[in-house]
Amino acid sequence: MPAIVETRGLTKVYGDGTEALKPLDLDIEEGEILALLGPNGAGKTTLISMLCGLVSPSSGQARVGGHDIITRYRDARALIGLVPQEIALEPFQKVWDAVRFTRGLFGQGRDDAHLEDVLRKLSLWDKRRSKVNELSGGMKRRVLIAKALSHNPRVLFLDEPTAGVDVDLRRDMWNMVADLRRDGVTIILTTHYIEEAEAIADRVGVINHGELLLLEDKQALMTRLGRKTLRIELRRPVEAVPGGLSGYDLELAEDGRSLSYHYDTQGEGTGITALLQDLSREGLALRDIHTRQSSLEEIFVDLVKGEDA
Ligand SMILES: Nc1ncnc2c1ncn2[C@@H]1O[C@H](COP(=O)(O)OP(=O)(O)OP(=O)(O)O)[C@@H](O)[C@H]1O
Repeated sequence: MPAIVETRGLTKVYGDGTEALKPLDLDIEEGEILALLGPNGAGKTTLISMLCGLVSPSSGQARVGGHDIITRYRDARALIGLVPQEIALEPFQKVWDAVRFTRGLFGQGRDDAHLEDVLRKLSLWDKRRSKVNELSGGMKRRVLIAKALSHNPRVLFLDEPTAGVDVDLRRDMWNMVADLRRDGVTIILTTHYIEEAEAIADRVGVINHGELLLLEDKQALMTRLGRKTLRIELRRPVEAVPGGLSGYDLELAEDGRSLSYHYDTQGEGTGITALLQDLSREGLALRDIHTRQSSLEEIFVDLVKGEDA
């Protein structure tokens, strides 16, 4: 099946010369949840804005549901829901009218039952007759989500959906994402919260300086997360890893006072028992041992730092 979102050599250079997106080839499969991680200014919003038709690409192509985002703009856009980072709403419009109007904009017929369902799921039903400017910031954000879902999109973009939102909204949002996924909706979210990507994404992409540095199945990343490091502090420094320990993946610290052993927690055996026995056989006395687990956050920071170096 062709990808629901496809980009080929898609780029964006803003008028002031900022290269916000370098040539990007990306396939997003129907029904998947893709989390895009990246520091501020990495180019995430630019990518989403191009796919939603809000920013024009400098070169390359993109299709949503097989429709070119430029030549078949309306068809592409009709499949998309966007929850933007910035709150942009008509202040004097009532919640119900705002949501119904958005549905109409996409040329969809009236479906009050669907809108009621969306508003109820977002705990907005009781506020349907309130004007937008009477709502709290969190409620306004809920209205943005309701608007994005008003026309039953097949692809939903969430641009930092949980930045600065309270626990209730975050919970409602993830329940909603779970429901949408059951209905086969494709979800692309940008986030700074790496745990969030860890919790809900099928795939994780990392963007920095307008470049996609990594795009990987979350399960594969979790396997990488399974890597742990055992740090062994020695009573007396050594100059080199003793020959009898050459069969282990050991790293000696520069000062010779500690050894680091990397192992896979998801593998058959960790090899730790044998290592400790062999250390003692080699006459190395231990001062202390610690273990630490690499996290998605570290993988992310390493990638981004490596790029900046
Ligand atoms: N309209 C614009 N004109 C010029 N430069 C822009 C414009 N919009 C964004 N940029 C620049 O393009 C780069 C990418 O910005 P973008 O907003 O896409 O990043 P982002 O990853 O979404 O960041 P954040 O997490 O802060 O939202 C940045 O250097 C930004 O300053």
